[in-house]
Amino acid sequence: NLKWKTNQLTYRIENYTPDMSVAEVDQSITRALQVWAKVSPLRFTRINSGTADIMISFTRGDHGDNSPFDGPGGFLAHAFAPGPNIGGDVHFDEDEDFTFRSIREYNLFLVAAHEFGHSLGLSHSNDPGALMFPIYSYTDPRTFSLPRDDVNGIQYIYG
Ligand SMILES: CC(C)C[C@H](C(=O)NO)C(=O)N[C@@H](CC(N)=O)C(=O)NCc1cccc(N)c1
Ligand SMILES: [Zn+2]
Repeated sequence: NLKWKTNQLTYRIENYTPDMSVAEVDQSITRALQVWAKVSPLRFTRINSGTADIMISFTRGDHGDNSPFDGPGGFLAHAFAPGPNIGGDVHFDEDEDFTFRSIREYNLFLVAAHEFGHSLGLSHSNDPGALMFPIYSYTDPRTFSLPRDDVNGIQYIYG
């Protein structure tokens, strides 16, 4: 189980999707990180230049990491387990439509929260109610609370 050796992590939003406003992307990302910070000793600080632990970008198709995206549908995003360089980074598939306050697919907050689970060292869960279940399912972000399976997962790694 790969984990971060420090609880103080930095993140950087490298570019933005045209699907939403800058403020909506910023808020979705910040809130998705808070989901995990709330139940762990992990703390996240945003930087706007240089290399962060968690580099966040929107890309499509082949984007140079041997895991090319696949156009609309299918893969929505992927993230790399804790570690140097690409470790922890999150890539969102720009060929998807990301949303903010809508039940339309795919809510960026939910996808980001799932991806950050991977960035922190979690793999997929077979609990269909878990955020780390492999398949996206919509829950209202305003009332979202991290399912028990995911809380157990992150606390198992970071105590
Ligand atoms: C093999 C992986 C690269 C698949 C990829 C994934 O799990 N990324 O973390 C992915 O995009 N899976 C889709 C599967 C799908 N198209 O339904 C997904 O929804 N993952 C993101 C997600 C978002 C929010 C909640 C959950 N449970 C899953
Ligand atoms: Zn996943």
